[in-house]
Formats: sequence, C-alpha cells, structure tokens
Amino acid sequence: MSNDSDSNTDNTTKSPRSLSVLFHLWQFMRPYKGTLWGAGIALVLTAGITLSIGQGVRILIDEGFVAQSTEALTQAVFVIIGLSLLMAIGTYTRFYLVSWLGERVTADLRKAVFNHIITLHPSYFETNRSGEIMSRLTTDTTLLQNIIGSSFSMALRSSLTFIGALILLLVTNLKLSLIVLLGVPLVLAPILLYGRRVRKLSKASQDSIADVGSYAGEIIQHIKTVQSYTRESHEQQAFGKEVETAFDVARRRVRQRAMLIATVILLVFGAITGLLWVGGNDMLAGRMTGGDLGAFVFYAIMMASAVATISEVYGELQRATGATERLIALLQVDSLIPFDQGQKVRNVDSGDDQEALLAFEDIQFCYPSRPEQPALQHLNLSIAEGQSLALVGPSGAGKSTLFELLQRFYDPDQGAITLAGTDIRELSTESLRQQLAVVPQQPALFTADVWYNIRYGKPDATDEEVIAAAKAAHAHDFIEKLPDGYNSHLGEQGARLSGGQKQRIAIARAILKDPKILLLDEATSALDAESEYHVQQALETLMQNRTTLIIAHRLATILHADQIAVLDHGKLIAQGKHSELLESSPLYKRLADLQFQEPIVPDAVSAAPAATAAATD
Ligand SMILES: Nc1ncnc2c1ncn2[C@@H]1O[C@H](COP(=O)(O)OP(=O)(O)OP(=O)(O)O)[C@@H](O)[C@H]1O
Repeated sequence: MSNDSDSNTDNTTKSPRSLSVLFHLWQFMRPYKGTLWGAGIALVLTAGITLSIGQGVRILIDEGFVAQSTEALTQAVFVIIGLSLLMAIGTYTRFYLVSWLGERVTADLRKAVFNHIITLHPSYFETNRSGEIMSRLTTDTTLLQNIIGSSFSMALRSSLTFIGALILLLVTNLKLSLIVLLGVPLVLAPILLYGRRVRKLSKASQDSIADVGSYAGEIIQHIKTVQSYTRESHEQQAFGKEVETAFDVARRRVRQRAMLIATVILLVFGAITGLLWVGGNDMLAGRMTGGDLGAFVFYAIMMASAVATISEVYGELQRATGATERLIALLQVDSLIPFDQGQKVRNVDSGDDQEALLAFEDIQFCYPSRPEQPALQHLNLSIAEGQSLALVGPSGAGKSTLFELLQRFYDPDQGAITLAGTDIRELSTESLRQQLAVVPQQPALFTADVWYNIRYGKPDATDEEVIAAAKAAHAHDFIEKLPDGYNSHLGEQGARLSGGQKQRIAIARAILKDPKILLLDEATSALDAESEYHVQQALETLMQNRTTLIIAHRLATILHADQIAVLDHGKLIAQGKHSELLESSPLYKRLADLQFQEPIVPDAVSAAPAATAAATD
C-alpha cells in the first residue's frame, strides 16, 4: 500500500499501478461462472441488437422514406419493435445477473475479509486503526459492489458496442470511418491524462473518509470522557476539520472528473458534427445514400457514447483499484501467530514428577511497536499444577505482558514458554487457548443477553450449566433481579451493569469454561465492600484446584497465593511467600506498605477489610 496512512501496515505487497489489480477479484467471481456466462451472453446479445438497430435505421430511411413505400416503412418499424423487445429481455437478464453477481461477490468478500482479520495477531490492530479496517469492510466493499454490479458490465458493453460500431462503420463508409478513427486517440488522450489524476485523488479521498470514520468512532466510544471534560466544541471543530479535508479532496476529484467528462463530450460531439458535414456533402453529391448516412451517424453516436461511458466508468474502475488494492493487501497480511497449525495439547497433567505445568524460560520480549524497550527481560518463572502464583510489581512492570505471551497474542523474542514441557509455539493456538480462561480487569461483555455472555467460552453449555456457573460466581441472585432475568440485554459492552456485576459475569464465563489454567487480572477499581466480598468469594470458587496466575492487587490473594513473584522493569526480582518477601524484598515491602497503608505482618490480617478476613480463614 502506498498511501501515508497505511505506511505502517506490516504487509509487503507492492503497490500495483493499473487496473490489472482488479483481476484479483477474479478469485471471488470464479465460483459463479454459470452466472457470468449468462450475463456475458445477455451482454453480447444486447450489444448485437443495439448495433443491428443501425441497419433498421438505414432500411427505414432508404426503403421507407426515400422509396416512399408504406409497406417497407411498416416492416422496418415492426423489425425495430421486435429488436427492442429482444433488447428489453436481454437487458433485464444482464442487469439482474450482473447486479446479483455484484451483491454476491461483495458479500463473499466481506466475509473473507472479516474471517481473515479475526485471526490476525493483535499487534496488527495496534498499528492499524480499527476505523480504517471497518472502512475496508464497508466503504471499500460497497465500491466494489458498484463496480462488479454495474460499472464493469457497462464498460464491457461499451467496449463491445465500440468494436461492433467500428466494424459496421468501416463496412458502411471507409473514408468517414478513417476520420472517426483519427478522432479516437484525440478523445482517449484526455481520458488517460485525467483518469490518472482521478485515480490518485480517489485513493486520497477514500483515505480521508476512513479517517473521518475512525475519528467519529473514537469520540463516540469515549463520549462520557468527552462530555465530562466539556470538550464537545473542541471535538466538533476537530471533526469538522477532518470532514472538510475529506470534502476538499473529494472536490478536487470531482473537478477532475467533471473536466474529463466535459472534454470528452466536447471532442465527441465536435467530431460528429464534422462527420455530418463531410457525410452530408457526400450525400448531396450522390456518393452515398441518406440511409447510409443515417446508419453512419447512428454508429458514430454509438461509438461516441461508448467512449463517453468508458471514460466515466474508467474513473469508477480506478476508484475500485484503490479499494481492491487495500482489500487484497488486507487479505494478504499473514498472521504472525497462525491459528490452525501445531499439535493439539494432549496431556496437561504434569503427574507426580513435580515438573512445572507452566514455565517461562529466559523470556526476553519487546512489543513490536516499541522494539527498543524490553517489556520483559531474562524472565524465568514456573508454576506447578494446581498451584497459584501471584504477580506483583509497580505499574508497567510487565505483569499483563506475561498474560499476553501466555495466550500467544505475541511470541517472545527469546526464550520459551512451556506447557507441561512442550513449547507453546509447537501447540495449536486454538488448543492452547482452550486450556486457559482469563478474567480481565475490565470484563469484555458483548451487546447481548446474560445467557450469551456467560456461554461465550462454551457455546454448547446447557441452561442448567450456565445457571450453575452463575451461582458459583455469586451472580445468580443479581441476574434473577434483572428485569428479564437471564434474558436481560446487557447493553453495549455491558453498560447496564455495575463494575462488580460485570466482573461476576466474567467470572461465571470462566467457571463455565472450566479451564486447566486461570489467568486472573484482579480489578483495582474500588468495588464497594459487599461487591468485593462477592467477587472474592466467586474467585475462590474459581481458583479451587486450578493452576492460577493472578495479577494481584488484593491482600487476600497475596496472602493465599502459593508463590508470589515480584516484577520490576520486566525483570523478576524476588519470589517467595508473603512473609518471606517482606523480609527479603524491599520493593515488595514498599508495595505492601503502600497498598495496605500500614505495614502488614501476618497477624495483622484480622485488622484488614471484611473481604480479606473472609478470605484468610
Ligand atoms: N501493546 C503494547 N505496545 C507497546 N508497549 C506496551 C504494550 N502494552 C504494554 N506495553 C509496555 O510494556 C511494559 C509492560 O506493560 P504491562 O502492561 O505488562 O505492565 P503491568 O505490570 O501489567 O502494568 P499495570 O499494573 O499498570 O497493568 C510497559 O512499559 C508498557 O508501557
């Protein structure tokens, strides 16, 4: 891709420069060869009929008007009516089949693009704005729909009539045809010249429209922040600027196209007038019949309108090359983390040999967008089956990064993560992720009902299983009290629930999935004491007999964890139990002091909040 906004995409496709890009679309049309044949036949038929009308015109003039024969006139009229009928049928068939094809191919293309992007590595979405990707799926595909469903067939039909009219012209009158042929390059020159400009501007125009979309998307997503900081008028202005830029580019494109069309019309009609003059003179001198001239002008007009149509459609086709380029580039981005390769996870029981179920071995990792700044450095960490490991450390220490690597959203630059002794890169991502469940700090809920949200990790779970999971997650009672119980719609991103409720739905989801390994990112947000108590109880249930990694913020978790790992600047700086770390790690002691406001010694636990007390017995 060659435009600026896409310069950071990690695909390597070269920017193709011509309409040949459109041939990439062939792979999407291939399955519908039958329809294509049908449309093609209808197209040839209608073009043929249109051309034969010229002969009808000739007969009409020479044998009807000039020969003064009413019979011949009636015959010619009937022939023309018959041809028009045939043309109507042909046009219906062509229009229906071609438009059907446009819709069908666009639908397939949309699915193909969505199916592909959903498997891409997450870092792709860090360097490509979601608004832009959305615009590929909607605007670009709609453009192609127009192209396949109309412009393409218009271009084909016009090319056919152009060639047919040219042949018939040559047959009718060679001298006049040569004049016409001399005129053709004159018309084509501006088409090519302006066409190139239009294409460039089209691409810029589509980019700026994508920018407008992603800007609005972000603002709507953060609408409460915008309003609470009273930034409405600033955002209105900023958005207005984006829209005006888009308008400006569009205006320049439209102007080039208007120039193109005007020039072509001027040249074409100038040429036809010239023809009429030369032909009229020939007719007056008796060198050709009136019918011949009539037919000639008819074909010349057909040729002219064919060229005019092509010039107009050419601009459209060029816009489509931009869209196709982007879509194909998007389809060609390879996922850095293939979804469907590698072996299945066979046996995750580490057995009696005390082998670590999970191990991070000398992990070195930088995020692709920050290659200079290591997020994890020479990190070694392991966890035995059924044990819990709490990760603590200051913000930015690399705790969440460990979760990301474990789920294979990224691969480490060095070192390996093993599950029951097997490098997770050798496992199929799907089967690896089936062993894991994550309860994130900000639970991700979908715009759907409670059933759907809890079932998300196990779509085939029965209603009873969902309810059992909700009960275990201390969510059943509040769900029952919602207006429609489990059928209640949660709103966009679960907006109709409180923070604690959202978390308990997320916990129920994880309980239902019943994973081998649990990744828990505790909420730091202040839940009220009761909510926190429920969440804590739900987590206890979830963690029972399960290998658990916790990004720990709560005293109860830290005290209960089998192991605590202290991270700082991407390094593991201490590991042990709470009491040991208080002695051995100054950072841990400082964090503990800060977090709990007062120095924590194990016997002071009873003075901690209700949730803690409940969890430490
Ligand atoms: N997607 C990303 N791209 C680039 N850098 C990132 C990305 N995510 C995190 N980082 C950086 O990696 C480092 C580790 O971040 P990480 O999120 O793992 O910290 P953390 O210990 O989980 O912090 P917190 O407790 O605040 O969530 C930080 O310096 C952070 O800025």
